[in-house]
Amino acid sequence: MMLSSISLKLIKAPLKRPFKTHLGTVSDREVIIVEAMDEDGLIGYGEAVPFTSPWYTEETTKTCFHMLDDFLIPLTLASQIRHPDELPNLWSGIRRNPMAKSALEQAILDLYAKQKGVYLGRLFGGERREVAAGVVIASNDIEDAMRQIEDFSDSGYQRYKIKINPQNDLEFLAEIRRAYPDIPLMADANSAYTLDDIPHLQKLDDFKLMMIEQPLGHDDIVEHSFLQKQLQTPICLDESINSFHDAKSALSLQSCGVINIKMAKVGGWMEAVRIHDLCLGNDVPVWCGGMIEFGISRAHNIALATLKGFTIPGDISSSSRYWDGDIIDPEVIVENGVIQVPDKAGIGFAINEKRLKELTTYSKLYK
Ligand SMILES: O=C(O)CCC(=O)c1ccccc1C(=O)O
Repeated sequence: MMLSSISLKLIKAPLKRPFKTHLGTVSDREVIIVEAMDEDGLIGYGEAVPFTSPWYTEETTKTCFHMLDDFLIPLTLASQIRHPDELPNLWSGIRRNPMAKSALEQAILDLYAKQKGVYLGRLFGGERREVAAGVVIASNDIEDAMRQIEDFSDSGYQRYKIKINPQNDLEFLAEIRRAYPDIPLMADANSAYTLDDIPHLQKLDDFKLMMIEQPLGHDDIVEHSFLQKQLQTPICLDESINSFHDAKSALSLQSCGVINIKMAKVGGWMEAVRIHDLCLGNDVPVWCGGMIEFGISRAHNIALATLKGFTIPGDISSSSRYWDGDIIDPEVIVENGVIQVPDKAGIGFAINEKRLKELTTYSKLYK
């Protein structure tokens, strides 16, 4: 048997500065750390990254805890799995709840990679030795946003993503382009527009954006197809892509030119890799999305971004972007716009046990 016990730890920390979008503000972050142990004392780590309320996806910290505690962990410990490939089938009777599944799958895959002595990205064919880093500016104040771009440019980030809405978009983008005519810039709307805004959205074509992310409904694929035909700027889908099936529908309808793959939102590594492979086969570039996460989730994202199709810098920033003290050792560092990919087994980063303990508010062990 590859698993002997599993533990859950609730951890909480304030962000260095609030993360603001038109949907709401995140000031504190609470996530669930999943630890999967084997009989030799090896530990694999995963991180469940929903928010405390369902503003971005339907899951919350409490629903994830409930799903792990009452369903996913008991089922997994009872089944004596021999290989992580068995997980999707084992969990097929539990509908949706992708973030809960992703965290447990991450922990088991990290453990498996450690048992094999191989870096997690390599298990899935990832070959990159460094991954390109991008950063997100989420502020409702243009001066503050400009200051952030200035500060982050010291690390050489290769892509800047600015949160927009119909009220601030033209002003924000014009101001940024005045100061930085050539930086790789994209805009994320988090569903702030409707099809009635087509003439307004067409004005954004003037700003030479790499892409506009999720302009329309969070669960829409069809209207984005209609909009894409009216815009020069490629659309990137995020919220709409919750599974391989969604990605297939979006590609068939030509609803986007780019996909943001968020491992947590699609239910874990295996579904993320299926989406990656589909996009690679269709020449649709992908990048790795972020969830304002701690270092364990970040380490999994770095490993995922080593795969061939991740040709656009993702929302993978340094640990210090959000935290005064991350839970991994070393922390994630961005230098000259890149993150060096570790080559140690599993996620490739050790855990900062002292910091993890300081942030833990509750823990539970399952055998
Ligand atoms: O983790 C990061 O650095 C970026 C996070 C981010 O942009 C985001 C954070 C919360 C909810 C949605 C999104 C998004 O990608 O739209």
